[in-house]
Amino acid sequence: MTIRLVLAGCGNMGYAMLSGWLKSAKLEPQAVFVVEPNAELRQRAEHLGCRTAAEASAIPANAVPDLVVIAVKPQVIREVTAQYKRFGDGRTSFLSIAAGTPVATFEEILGELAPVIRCMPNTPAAIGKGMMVVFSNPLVSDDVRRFVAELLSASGVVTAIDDEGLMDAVTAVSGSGPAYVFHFIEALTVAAEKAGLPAETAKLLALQTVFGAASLAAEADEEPGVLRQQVTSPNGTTAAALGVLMGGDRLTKLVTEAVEAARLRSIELGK
Ligand SMILES: NC(=O)C1=CN([C@@H]2O[C@H](COP(=O)(O)OP(=O)(O)OC[C@H]3O[C@@H](n4cnc5c(N)ncnc54)[C@H](OP(=O)(O)O)[C@@H]3O)[C@@H](O)[C@H]2O)C=CC1
Ligand SMILES: O=C(O)[C@@H]1CCC=N1
Repeated sequence: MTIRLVLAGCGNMGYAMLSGWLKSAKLEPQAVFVVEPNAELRQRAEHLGCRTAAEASAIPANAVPDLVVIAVKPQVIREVTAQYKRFGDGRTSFLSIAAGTPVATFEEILGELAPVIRCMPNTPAAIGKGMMVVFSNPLVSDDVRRFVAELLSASGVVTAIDDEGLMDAVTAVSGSGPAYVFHFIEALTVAAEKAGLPAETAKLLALQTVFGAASLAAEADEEPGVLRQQVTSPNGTTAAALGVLMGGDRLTKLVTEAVEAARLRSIELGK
């Protein structure tokens, strides 16, 4: 079968996206060629039905994929992208999910004909609940834009931006964001245990509370601030807790500081 998509790097994020695409049947597994040096990670892709290899040189010489997805660490992006230069004649489009790395880096390595899309996904993509933000260079055709949007929509919500400069902020908010939420679940679990709940109950309550609140915020017509007020009885228990979290804008300031640290790191990774 023709190779439609090459995935370079099948680690945490590459695998999360690949599994979403195959689950949604947007792609046939046999049409995907995965390049991944780690044998265990290669095996995961093989179990999904994909063809795999440890090196890009193993991709059949006559292959002209529609899309090469670059899903390796920003630190090796130049070296890895250079291995796909032979697909830079304009027939194949490139999709990078690397934090920080600008489209110009790919244009410089692949040449002036390469259509390049930069995408910032997040790990909930593995269960179709991801947030994917895309930016494309002018060489990406409408057909490829549609194909990529359709593919990515299998992983969750897709939105496009036309100012690449915002990608570092996007990375800091939705790319890294799941980790902030996972950490909040961890913190609420610790607090629940400190308050006397057994470990299993503490974990259940923390997880279901975050899940329920996020689902309600997504489905309700009210803004999150209104939903918060609906929980907060005058002089009640929630008001006591929010006094700690919101006093002096404590949590907002902390989260803003964290997002700024991630944004600055994204800029650094792109250099
Ligand atoms: N994790 C996340 O939540 C998100 C990650 N990203 C971006 O996704 C990219 C990948 O991140 P992540 O999945 O977390 O990283 P991982 O390290 O989990 O995955 C990258 C994989 O690429 C492999 N690799 C190294 N060299 C090559 C090569 N020459 N060809 C093919 N594969 C290679 C690595 O193998 P080995 O380890 O043996 O080197 C590794 O298995 C990064 O650029 C990151 O910025 C974007 C959004 C969210
Ligand atoms: O931590 C990182 O650098 C990557 C990018 C966004 C999420 N994970």
